Amino acid sequence: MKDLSYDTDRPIAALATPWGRSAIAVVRTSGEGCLDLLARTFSRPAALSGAKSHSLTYGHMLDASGLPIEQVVLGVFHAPRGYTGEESVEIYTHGSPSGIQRLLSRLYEVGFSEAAPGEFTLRAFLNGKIDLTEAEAVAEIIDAKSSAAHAMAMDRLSGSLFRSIDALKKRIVEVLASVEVLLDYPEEELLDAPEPDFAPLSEVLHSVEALSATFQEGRLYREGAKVAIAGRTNAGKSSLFNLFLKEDRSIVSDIHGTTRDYIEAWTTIAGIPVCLYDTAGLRDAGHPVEVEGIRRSGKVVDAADLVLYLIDGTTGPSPDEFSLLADQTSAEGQGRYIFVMTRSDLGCQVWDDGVVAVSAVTGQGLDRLQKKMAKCLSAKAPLTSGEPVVDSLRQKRLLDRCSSALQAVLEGVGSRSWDELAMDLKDAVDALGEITGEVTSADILESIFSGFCLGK
Ligand SMILES: Nc1nc2c(c(=O)[nH]1)N(C=O)[C@@H](CNc1ccc(C(=O)N[C@@H](CCC(=O)O)C(=O)O)cc1)CN2
Ligand SMILES: Nc1nc2c(ncn2[C@@H]2O[C@H](COP(=O)(O)OP(=O)(O)OP(=O)(O)O)[C@@H](O)[C@H]2O)c(=O)[nH]1
Ligand SMILES: [Mg+2]
Repeated sequence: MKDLSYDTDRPIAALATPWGRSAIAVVRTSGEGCLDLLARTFSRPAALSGAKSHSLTYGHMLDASGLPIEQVVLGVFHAPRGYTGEESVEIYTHGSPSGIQRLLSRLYEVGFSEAAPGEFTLRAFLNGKIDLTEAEAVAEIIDAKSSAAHAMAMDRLSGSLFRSIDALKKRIVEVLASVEVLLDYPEEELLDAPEPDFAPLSEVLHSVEALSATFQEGRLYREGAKVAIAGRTNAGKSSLFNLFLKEDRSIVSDIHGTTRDYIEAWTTIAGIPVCLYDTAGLRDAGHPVEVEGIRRSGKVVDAADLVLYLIDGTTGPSPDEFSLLADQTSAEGQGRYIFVMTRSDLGCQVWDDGVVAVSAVTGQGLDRLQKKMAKCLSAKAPLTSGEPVVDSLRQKRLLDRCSSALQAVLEGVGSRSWDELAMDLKDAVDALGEITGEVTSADILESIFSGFCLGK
C-alpha cells in the first residue's frame, strides 16, 4: 500500500465548528502527546495532566508570555477511548473569530500541525474505531438533505451496512476455502476430493444485488426527487408552484405563455427533498423563444421522477390529454404522472377518479395532492425493509463488481478450472473488503476523506 500523504503520527488541531460568531466554538486536537503540548499553554497544567478520560477541565489558554488568550473548557479523551481512538483534547471556547484565530495560532506555535479535512475520522478508521462504511456515514450525516436521509446515515453509522457486508463476505470466504483445499490436492487424488458446495453463492448473489439496488432507492433521499409541473398554457401551473412554496415565486397571469423558461425551487414532501419545476405551458407557439422554452421544459418533464400534469377544470382535457391520461394510468407509466384538475373553486366536475382537484385560490385539495405525491415518491423509495441503504456510488460499484465475480463463478462451475474459480471468488471477497475498508488503497482513502469537512 502506498503511504498516505497524511502523517498520522503528529498531533493535529483544527476548528470543528464553522468560522464566524457563535455562542461556543470547538477546537479539536488529537494525537499522542497532545495533552503535554496543551499543558504547556494552559493555566492549570497539573489539572489537565491528571484529568480522567471523558472529563472536563476549566481554565485559560495562555500566550507565549503567559497572558490569557481565551477562557476555555477542555474535554479530555485518553487512548484508546474517544472518537479518534488516540489521546485527544477538545477545546470549548467562546465563538469569537478573533479569539479562535489567536488560539489556533498558539496551538501551531506549541507544536500542533493543522489537520487535513477528514483527518480525525481517518484516524478513527485507521485506529479501528470505525470501518469505512461508518466513516462515510459520518460525512453523509452532515450532508443529509432531509430527515429521512439523516436517519439512514445514522443507521449506517451504527454498523448496519458493515454487518450485512461482513456476513456476506464470510459466506463467500467459506466457499473459497473449500475450493482452495482442492488447489493443494495432488493431481492423482483430485477425483476423491470433496466437491465444494456452490449453492450458497446464489443466495449471496441475490443479497448483493438487492443491496446494490438500494442505491437507486436511496438516491431520492440523498439527491432529492425531481417533480415537474406540466400542462397547457394557463392551466394554473405557476399558481400551484407558488402555493407549494408558500411564496410568490413564479409570475402568474391570465396571459397564455406567461412562463417561458422553467423555474426550479426546493421543498420537502414526506421527508423527501423535492426539487419542484414550474414549466412553460404547452401550446403551438409561434415565437422562437417560447418554442425553445417548451423544448427545455419537455426535457425537464422527461427527466422528472414525478410529473404533476395540470388540466384546467373549467375547460376539461383535450383529446390529446385524454389519451395521455389513458396511457399514463396504464400499468407501465403508473406512478410517474399525477393528473391534477385546477380551478376547483369554480365548481367544475372531476371526470376521472384518479384526478386530484385543486384550487390555487383557496388551497383546497393541496393536502390530498401532497399525500398522493408522498405515496408515489415513497413507492419509488421503499424504506420499509429495514435493510441498510447503500449511499455512495463507490459502495454500489464494488457491490456490482462482487456480483459479476459471483456470476462468473456460478456460470463457470463444471467448465472452468478450480484456479479460475478461486480467482473470481477472491475478487468477490476483495470487492466487499474494499467497501468496509479492509483492503483499500491509500489513494482511495485519501479521495474519501479529503471530501470531509475540516475538523471532522
Ligand atoms: N464533543 C463531541 N461531540 C461529538 C463528537 C465528538 O468527537 N466530540 N462526535 C464526533 O464526530 C460525535 C460523537 N462521536 C463519538 C464517538 C465515540 C466517542 C467515545 O468517547 N467513545 C467511547 C465509548 C463511550 C464510553 O465508553 O464512554 C470509546 O470509544 O471508548 C465520543 C464521540 C458527535 N458529537
Ligand atoms: N379561480 C382560480 N383561478 C386560478 C387558479 N389557478 C390559477 N388561476 C388563474 O389562472 C391564470 C393562469 O394561471 P398561471 O398559474 O399563470 O397559469 P400557468 O399554467 O402557469 O400558465 P403559463 O405560464 O402561461 O403556462 C391566472 O390568472 C391565475 O390567477 C385556481 O385554482 N382558481
Ligand atoms: Mg406559468
